[in-house]
Amino acid sequence: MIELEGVSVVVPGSRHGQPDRTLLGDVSLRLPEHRVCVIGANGSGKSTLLRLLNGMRQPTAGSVRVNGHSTVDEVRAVRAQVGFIFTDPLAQLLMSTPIEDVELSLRSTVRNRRERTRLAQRLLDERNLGHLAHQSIYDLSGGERQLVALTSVLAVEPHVVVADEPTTLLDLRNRMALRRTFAELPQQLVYSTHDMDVAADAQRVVVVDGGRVVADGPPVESIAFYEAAMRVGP
Ligand SMILES: Nc1ncnc2c1ncn2[C@@H]1O[C@H](COP(=O)(O)OP(=O)(O)OP(=O)(O)O)[C@@H](O)[C@H]1O
Repeated sequence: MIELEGVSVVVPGSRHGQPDRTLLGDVSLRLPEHRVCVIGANGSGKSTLLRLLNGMRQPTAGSVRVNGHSTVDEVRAVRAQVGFIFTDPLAQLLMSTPIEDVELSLRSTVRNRRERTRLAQRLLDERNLGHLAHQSIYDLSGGERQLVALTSVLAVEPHVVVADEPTTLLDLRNRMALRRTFAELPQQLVYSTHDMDVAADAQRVVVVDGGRVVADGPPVESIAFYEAAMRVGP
């Protein structure tokens, strides 16, 4: 269960007279659902909201709890529970090849090195990435990198998966594959997207605008609200 209570995120203004900037204002959410999606226009605060969930961003006011753990006081416990998938996989791939990256993820759970390599290869094979295991991360396509990042995050079986616009770089086939993977995940999943088909896969869709929650409910209703708000002109 994820709980945000009276959460604001304010960035201080510059010394040159720029005022403080409120990225999120007074957000309260209890999220027990298995699949929660956050939608909103560019710059509305989706990434800021998601980054609160693993303590990457700290609230200026209010509290964020993940399965009872505070992201302020127990950030290590929270990070151990929450796997975060970035829009840009290069932000999270730490090693030079896919197999090394997945092995790195497995380091704390699989002590034996050979066993670790075998498991890493199997996990990559399961996502049809096995043939790329030893290729340089920089020689992979954006979509392939995204799937490697996903494999590394899921390898440690986090309790909660948070994904920030995970389908942006994926072609149709890989987007379908990711949606299937997400549908089958046993963990709670919180994700953002600009793709309304992907948003509709959730049980609950939260709409943010200007750092505030402006709609929150079943996908059909939230998406209709958002599409109406986005409609420009007569
Ligand atoms: N450290 C910061 N200092 C000042 N402004 C910031 C900072 N981080 C984010 N912002 C601003 O906060 C707003 C919300 O950013 P955020 O990344 O949460 O938006 P988003 O909804 O994820 O957008 P997108 O759909 O474009 O990815 C943006 O206008 C962004 O420029």
